[in-house]
This record gives sequence, structure tokens and C-alpha cells, in this order.
Amino acid sequence: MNIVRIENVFKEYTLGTSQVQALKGINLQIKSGEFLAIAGPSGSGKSTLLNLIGCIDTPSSGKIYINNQDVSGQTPDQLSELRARTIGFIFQTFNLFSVLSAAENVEYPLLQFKELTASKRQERIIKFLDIVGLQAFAHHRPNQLSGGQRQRVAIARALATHPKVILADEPTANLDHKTGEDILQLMKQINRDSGTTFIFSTHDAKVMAMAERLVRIEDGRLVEEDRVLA
Ligand SMILES: Nc1ncnc2c1ncn2[C@@H]1O[C@H](COP(=O)(O)OP(=O)(O)OP(=O)(O)O)[C@@H](O)[C@H]1O
Repeated sequence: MNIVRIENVFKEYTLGTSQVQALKGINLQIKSGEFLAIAGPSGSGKSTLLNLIGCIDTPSSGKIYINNQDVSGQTPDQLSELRARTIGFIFQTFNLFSVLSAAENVEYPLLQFKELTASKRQERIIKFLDIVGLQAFAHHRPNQLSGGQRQRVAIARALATHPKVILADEPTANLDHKTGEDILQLMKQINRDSGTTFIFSTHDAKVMAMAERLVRIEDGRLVEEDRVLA
């Protein structure tokens, strides 16, 4: 099943009096369970594409289907519901709340789900901090954690809502090479164990090499047949 289907998508930004064509006719299908890298140089359109897939922004034209739902016809409330229940986000700057502990950061997105009791939330916090190897750091605040540990908290937070797709915009950009590789390995392990689809952007060749499928974007276009890596 295709968890993401993108049909002839264009995205144009207005910057002052000029127009920037960030995406120029993107077609892409992503199957449930894929571990996919979107690679390309700075300014090529990677973040724009991830923001569209994540329903943070809408295309200028073309269609995007997430989990077989056409997102263009949805109201802002429907989109935020789809986002909350289907998509997890990981950012290059981690985006953790500095005044909350690791456990509270993981709990935060769960608070919007009224059907989850406090004890169910606790179960998920313990489960996902355990998966990312941070059970001993549950009460630490972000400034008491290393960059790699902060990104692990962000991964646990993204997983906690049981999303179908995790979107990661340059998840290793602020990490040293070894830590970045460990984070990618962890994401890959979770992908294999849980079947969660991962879509991440990168311009780092070593990170691309760890993807199972690689799609290249250049100047707003997919520039070559995407290839499945060994
Ligand atoms: N909000 C915006 N307003 C105007 N132009 C924008 C906006 N966001 C992105 N752009 C432009 O769209 C193009 C694609 O940008 P995008 O951020 O998607 O690239 P990217 O591949 O993610 O780059 P990077 O690797 O540097 O993050 C660039 O030319 C950029 O300047």
C-alpha cells in the first residue's frame, strides 16, 4: 500500500515581488514500511517537500494523498487531526521543550489524545524511552543531555503517538558523524521492528548510503529514477 502518493505537485513561494518555484512537478509514491532518503543540495526543495507530506503546508497545484486521503480537500481541523494521528516529526534542531524533562517531552504530544489515560501515557513514555535507550535519563532536561541523546528523545516523542510515517528533516545535521550514524541505525532498527515508514532528507552522502531507497531532488525536480539500495 502507498502511504504517500504525490501527483504532479508544484509549490511556489512569493518573496516580495518575485516568485520562487520550489517544486516543479513532483511525482512520488512511497510504500508503507519504506526507509527513504530525499537527497539534494541546499535549496533544492527537500524541506518544502517534507512540509507538504507533513501537511504543514499545501501545494500550489497537484495532489497529495496520505494514507489514501486526499489532503487538498481537508479543512485545517481535519489536517491537524490527520497530522496528529498519522505523522511524527523529527527536526534537525531537535525542537524539545527546554523546561520539560525527557519524559515530559515524550508525553507532550499525547496530551491531545483525550482517550489516553495518564497511566496509558506513562506506559508509552516508558516504552519509547526504553526503545531509544534513555530510560535512565527520563528526568533529565534537554540541557542535561548530549545532542545525540536529545535527538533520541525527539525520536521517542515522534514514535509515542504511533504514527504511520515519521518525517525527519536533516535529522543528523547537528550531530557529529558517529552520533549521526548511530541515530540513523536506531531509526532503521525501529523501521524494521515496527514497520513505521521513515522519510528523511539529507545532503550527507554517508547518510544517503544508509537509506534503503534514495530519491534525488535538484532545483525542485526529481532528477533521476529513484533507486533501491542493497
Ligand atoms: N517560505 C519561503 N518563502 C520563499 N521562498 C522559500 C520559502 N521556503 C523555501 N523557499 C525557497 O524554495 C527553495 C527550496 O527551499 P527548501 O528549503 O525546500 O530547500 P532544501 O533542499 O530543504 O534546502 P536546505 O538543505 O538548505 O534546507 C529555495 O529556493 C528557497 O529559497
